[in-house]
Amino acid sequence: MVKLAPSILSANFSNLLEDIKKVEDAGVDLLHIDVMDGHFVPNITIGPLVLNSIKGKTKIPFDVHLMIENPDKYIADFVKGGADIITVHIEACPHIHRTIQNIKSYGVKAAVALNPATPINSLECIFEDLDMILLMSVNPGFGGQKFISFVLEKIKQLRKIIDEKNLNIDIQVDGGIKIDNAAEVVRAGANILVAGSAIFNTDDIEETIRLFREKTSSI
Ligand SMILES: O=C(CO)[C@@H](O)[C@H](O)COP(=O)(O)O
Repeated sequence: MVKLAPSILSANFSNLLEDIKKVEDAGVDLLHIDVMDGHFVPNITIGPLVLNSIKGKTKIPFDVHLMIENPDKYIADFVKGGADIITVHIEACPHIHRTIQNIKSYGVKAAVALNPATPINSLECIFEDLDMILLMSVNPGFGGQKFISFVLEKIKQLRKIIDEKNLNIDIQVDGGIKIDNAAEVVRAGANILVAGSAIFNTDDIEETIRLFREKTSSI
């Protein structure tokens, strides 16, 4: 079963809980929370304060994507804010093995994200430690960008490795995912789709989520 993770980056921040309620009522699996620091990526977005303000007000698990430098410094704060999954970028972590162990020490799921141009083999030594791998299909920093098509090959490559090694690792894909390309991304091997603008910038969020399910359920 493919999981859907709406990215609140494209939600209405003047009424965030209302948008969260809409995706919760539509039955999504994860709430994708994009944390950006203005250093690792050019944009500045959400911090632990925002997580604290929505914690306990939704039952959707928090999938926290840290696009920040020095993530180790803030992991405890995001755990306190209710994170269920914490993803760090391999490009931002000189000691990625230590960072993963740090995340796991709090009893939350650990994931690593790769930018589009970062090869899969950079994960070779840490596969066994991961609950999820996030393949970025845009260069991180902003919602509403176009899907980078060469990432499809990376998804296939990663799916093959995971299946051959018989590992229990989710493949999440994030950036430019729309109703029209969702099936192709799932066929390539992804089992968690992140979508921001495709979900929140529509008039009927429930119908959009139903269409995502329809396109991906029979694959
Ligand atoms: O992490 C990011 C961007 O850096 C994503 O989560 C975007 O927020 C996805 O937005 P869309 O491409 O779906 O609009």
